Amino acid sequence: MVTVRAPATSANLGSGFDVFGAALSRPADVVTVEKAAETTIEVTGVGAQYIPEDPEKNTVGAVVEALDAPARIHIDKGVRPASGLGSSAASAAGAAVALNRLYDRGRSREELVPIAAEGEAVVSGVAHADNVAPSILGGFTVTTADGTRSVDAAIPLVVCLPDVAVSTRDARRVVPESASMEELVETVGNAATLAIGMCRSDPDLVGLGMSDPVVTPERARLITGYDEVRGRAFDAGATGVTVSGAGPAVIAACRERDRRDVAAGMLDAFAGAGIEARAYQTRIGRGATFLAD
Ligand SMILES: Nc1ncnc2c1ncn2[C@@H]1O[C@H](COP(=O)(O)OP(=O)(O)O)[C@@H](O)[C@H]1O
Ligand SMILES: N[C@@H](CCOP(=O)(O)O)C(=O)O
Repeated sequence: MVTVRAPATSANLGSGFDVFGAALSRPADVVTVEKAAETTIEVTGVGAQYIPEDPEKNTVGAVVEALDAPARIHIDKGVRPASGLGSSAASAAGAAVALNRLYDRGRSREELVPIAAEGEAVVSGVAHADNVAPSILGGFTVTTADGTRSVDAAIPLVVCLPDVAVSTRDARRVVPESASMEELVETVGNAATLAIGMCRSDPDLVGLGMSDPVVTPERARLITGYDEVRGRAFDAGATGVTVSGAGPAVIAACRERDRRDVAAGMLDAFAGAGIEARAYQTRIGRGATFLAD
């Protein structure tokens, strides 16, 4: 039996659509696997009632196929589905790391990234790896067609999750099909600023680089109260605010000393819009870890 804790993640970080990702220190899924002749999946925890246990429909099913590793699988969800916190990815990442160990497949963490990404294709239609990469590798990740590069970074974060669901599949439909040269130049500048900020663990640069003129404005329209939440986070000292993944979670970068106030301001703004929400005071964290094997 192998048990792995795989963290929630925040993809895009504004300027890095389908490229940037960050592992969050909390929350996380816990995936336990045991060898079996046929694959079965049991799901418990947050939002378990909305998650299919059929291996054809659960993200871990595609990972089992890719690693040819049938197993009895238990997923304890700590990451709510349809959250913008890489819920479907956390299970896939945890299963990839756990099954690789259970069956001694010998794949490196980097090699497990595209395998776990197959699970994302099951739920969103695209094998985007910007959530599974940080969940497996930890830190801040940059994923392109050539693979994933990662760096550890010490950045305090607040992730505020409203009590509404936005599916990644639906939120991908509002992504513009094209961008102007002006928007491209602005996005490249912001993305480069954010990447330097991560390398320096500088919350000011990271926050500055989170701005995005193309995708985020469209996604923000799907989140009731977004402008107020963003405004209150900045008032409380956030250095940058954007939609986490495809939403509805909203992520803010800040300094440690401001984190509580940023969380309180964001919660208050969602409440003002009539929406219950939960705030995670978190930070960039490590990738999937073994709890038992
Ligand atoms: N192991 C899993 N964990 C979470 N969601 C899953 C899993 N397997 C399949 N799903 C489905 O994936 C969808 C949530 O994924 P997605 O829309 O990408 O949200 P998130 O941003 O939280 O990853 C839901 O429809 C859920 O039923
Ligand atoms: N790059 C993807 C990321 C989706 O992240 P999720 O946490 O919402 O699943 C996108 O923006 O569609």
